[in-house]
Amino acid sequence: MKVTVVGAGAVGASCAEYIAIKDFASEVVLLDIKEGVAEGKAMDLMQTASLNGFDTRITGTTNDYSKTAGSDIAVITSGIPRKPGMTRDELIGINAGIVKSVASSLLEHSPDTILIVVSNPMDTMTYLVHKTTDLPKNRIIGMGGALDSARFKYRLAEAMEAPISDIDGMVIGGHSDKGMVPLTRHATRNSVKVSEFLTPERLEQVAADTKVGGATLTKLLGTSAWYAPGAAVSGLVQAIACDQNKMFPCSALLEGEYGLNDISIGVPVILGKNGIERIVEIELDEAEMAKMKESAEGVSATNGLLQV
Ligand SMILES: NC(=O)c1ccc[n+]([C@@H]2O[C@H](COP(=O)([O-])OP(=O)(O)OC[C@H]3O[C@@H](n4cnc5c(N)ncnc54)[C@H](O)[C@@H]3O)[C@@H](O)[C@H]2O)c1
Ligand SMILES: O=C(O)C[C@H](O)C(=O)O
Repeated sequence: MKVTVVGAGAVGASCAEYIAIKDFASEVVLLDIKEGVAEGKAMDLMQTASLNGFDTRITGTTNDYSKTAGSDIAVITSGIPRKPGMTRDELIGINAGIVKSVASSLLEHSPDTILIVVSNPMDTMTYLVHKTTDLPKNRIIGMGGALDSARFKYRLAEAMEAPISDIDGMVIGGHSDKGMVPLTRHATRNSVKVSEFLTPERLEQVAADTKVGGATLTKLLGTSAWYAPGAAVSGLVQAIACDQNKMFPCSALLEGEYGLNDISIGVPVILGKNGIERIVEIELDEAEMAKMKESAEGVSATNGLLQV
């Protein structure tokens, strides 16, 4: 199993590290345009192999796509991150050009690969890859909901003073401060609805904190987060590489599901060896459906800024 990660920055390197530590891939190739950076990070990570007990071979390359040939899965993290006070949408001008050319170079050398898009604004970057490649829709996956759901579970556990392993919950919708739809009504602590433990006001606060999870970290760090994003990507890569049939909310191209068309947005999907094995349509109540519709309108407006 060969995995390429384009962009050896904060998220790319973290993602490569988690993939290696989980030890399910034979090879991870890191690629970056900055001379020597991918090679350096790959070497540094390889020097953790005997310490962390993995056999995955990590190599780095400066923009040489021939080294990525035959990748089963390729992750796109190349592009600029936001700074405090910015929205993810503001990154579109620079990142659209990068994502489009990276996807095309990857496919030239790995025509059968499954692409995972991470660069922001992620739903729109995922849509861009759908529009500019001829890959079937199951092979283009946007990562956002897995991260947002991890943050939702963190906030729920914090509010309940419970261990995170007790919590289950999911965030769908667009990966943006306003567009996320935390499914509070469906969240549970060991199968018991979280509303049994928390007041409606506290649950609203949890949802609000979840939605600005990325912005909160960006303010603290001066740039956006990387540990949880890297871990979330590694979860998707593992589900595909190991044909796990695991369910994650991912940005997927919709054709009528949830009443939406011609948009890539976060919905629950089953991930296996073919990428998106299927989209899961869960029953949403009127309020949840209205939030999803509003979220989709936001993503569509950003998609409208693309020149494709
Ligand atoms: N979808 C998500 O949940 C999520 C989570 C975190 C970050 N992000 C996004 O991921 C992207 C990367 O974030 P980061 O913190 O790793 O940024 P970073 O600046 O640390 O790393 C980005 C890397 O991309 C490289 N790069 C730029 N253009 C390239 C090209 N054409 N080819 C190859 N490499 C190129 C840069 O040299 C840099 O090393 C940002 O757009 C950020 O907003 C998304
Ligand atoms: O917040 C960001 O800009 C990066 C990423 O989308 C995140 O949610 O951490």
